[in-house]
Amino acid sequence: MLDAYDIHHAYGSAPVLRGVSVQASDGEVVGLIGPNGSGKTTLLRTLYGSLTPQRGTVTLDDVPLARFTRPQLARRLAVVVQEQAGEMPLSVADTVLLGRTPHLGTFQRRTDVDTKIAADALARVGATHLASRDFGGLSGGERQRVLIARALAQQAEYLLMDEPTNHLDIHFQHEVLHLVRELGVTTVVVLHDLNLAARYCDRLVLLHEGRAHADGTPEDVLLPTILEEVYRIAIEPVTADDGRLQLLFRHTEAAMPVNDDTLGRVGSPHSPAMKGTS
Ligand SMILES: Nc1ncnc2c1ncn2[C@@H]1O[C@H](COP(=O)(O)OP(=O)(O)OP(=O)(O)O)[C@@H](O)[C@H]1O
Repeated sequence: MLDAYDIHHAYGSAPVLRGVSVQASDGEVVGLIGPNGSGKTTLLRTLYGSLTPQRGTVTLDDVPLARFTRPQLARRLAVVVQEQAGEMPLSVADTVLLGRTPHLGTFQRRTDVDTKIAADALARVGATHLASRDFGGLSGGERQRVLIARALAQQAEYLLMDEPTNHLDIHFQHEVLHLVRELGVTTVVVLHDLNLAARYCDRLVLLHEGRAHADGTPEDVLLPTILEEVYRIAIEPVTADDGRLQLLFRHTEAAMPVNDDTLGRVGSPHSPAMKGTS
């Protein structure tokens, strides 16, 4: 279990997290949702140890993160985050093979098994055809799939992802999240698309004003009474043909002023009609 308890963090004097707790039980897919600037990335960074919170504890199977060395942590926990998408002077195949590094001893070389695991990971994100390309020359969506393949090659028990569907077309948005579910790995994923969150997450934690404003199943959290206050947009839940929860959005400028940033992420701000996002 990955357990963050009573996390507080501020950048300078601006508090971002004010006592947030989140748990991911074994095999669970937990979605972190919330408006722009609500602290999702900050919280995720505390979960994989890239940021030490000013107050609160994060434990992995009851052991504080600080007790793990970097390689130990990398064997347990794979991370897909936006800042990794920089230029790398490596082929795609070699980029994915980097996922095997935590499993190698100091002077140990990669084996055919590592190469096969990396090739399988690339195949699972539908990117085998990119293997010999330079990572730096890929499109945003291609890069994202390769970074996800690298995380899969890591074969970690925990997967932490910051907006993994960013840059992906609608097919791969579903493909990647479906794959995450199939893996059965304990996952915490930051998502902006509430319909993807509804479909693929077991549980959602909604961040707002530094706190976990709601925490529960998608049906418990994705309620108009909760979301309309947080996102300031009219929301209508409907039942899709397959029986799943789907949200429709309507922007009403006069009643619910929103800033441009938020609009771009939640729905279509300029359409008077209700619109689903996926
Ligand atoms: N390194 C930093 N230095 C100063 N302020 C920061 C830093 N990182 C984040 N912030 C601020 O902290 C707040 C929360 O940022 P964070 O990236 O965690 O939010 P988020 O919910 O992931 O946002 P988004 O949905 O826009 O990606 C924002 O106001 C942001 O400007």
